[in-house]
Amino acid sequence: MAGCAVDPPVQLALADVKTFDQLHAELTAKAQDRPADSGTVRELDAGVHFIGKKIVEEAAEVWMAAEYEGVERTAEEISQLLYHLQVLMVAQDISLEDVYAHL
Ligand SMILES: N=c1c2ncn([C@@H]3O[C@H](COP(=O)(O)OP(=O)(O)OP(=O)(O)O)[C@@H](O)[C@H]3O)c2ncn1[C@@H]1O[C@H](COP(=O)(O)O)[C@@H](O)[C@H]1O
Repeated sequence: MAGCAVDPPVQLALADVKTFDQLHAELTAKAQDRPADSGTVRELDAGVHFIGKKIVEEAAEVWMAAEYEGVERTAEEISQLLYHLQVLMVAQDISLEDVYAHL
């Protein structure tokens, strides 16, 4: 389309993107509503010790991907690490502002 800076498939991809803040809002809502099919609820119920181990595991996978598996796999592992960090934030009632204050 003339005058369109972004191709339609790219626009669709951008529309599907979830930001860090949006994921946090989604996980906070899951913790409150507790849908039966939620992995987040299962992980919250497993407790901080379990979540902490997931964080360490995912951090190691980020490291290994960065060394041996390329940028795409590394980005995917980083997204999983961010997810588990957010689950810990929800478990500990830590807000985005609490974290951003230290960035
Ligand atoms: N972004 C994520 C996300 N990233 C990682 N994970 C979980 O973390 C696991 C890590 O995947 P790995 O490939 O490392 O698998 P693994 O180490 O073999 O994992 P497991 O044996 O522990 O399953 C995945 O299996 C998911 O259970 C996630 N689970 C959920 N989300 C998002 O969180 C939101 C809420 O999800 P639910 O609570 O499940 O509805 C949704 O928007 C999801 O997209």
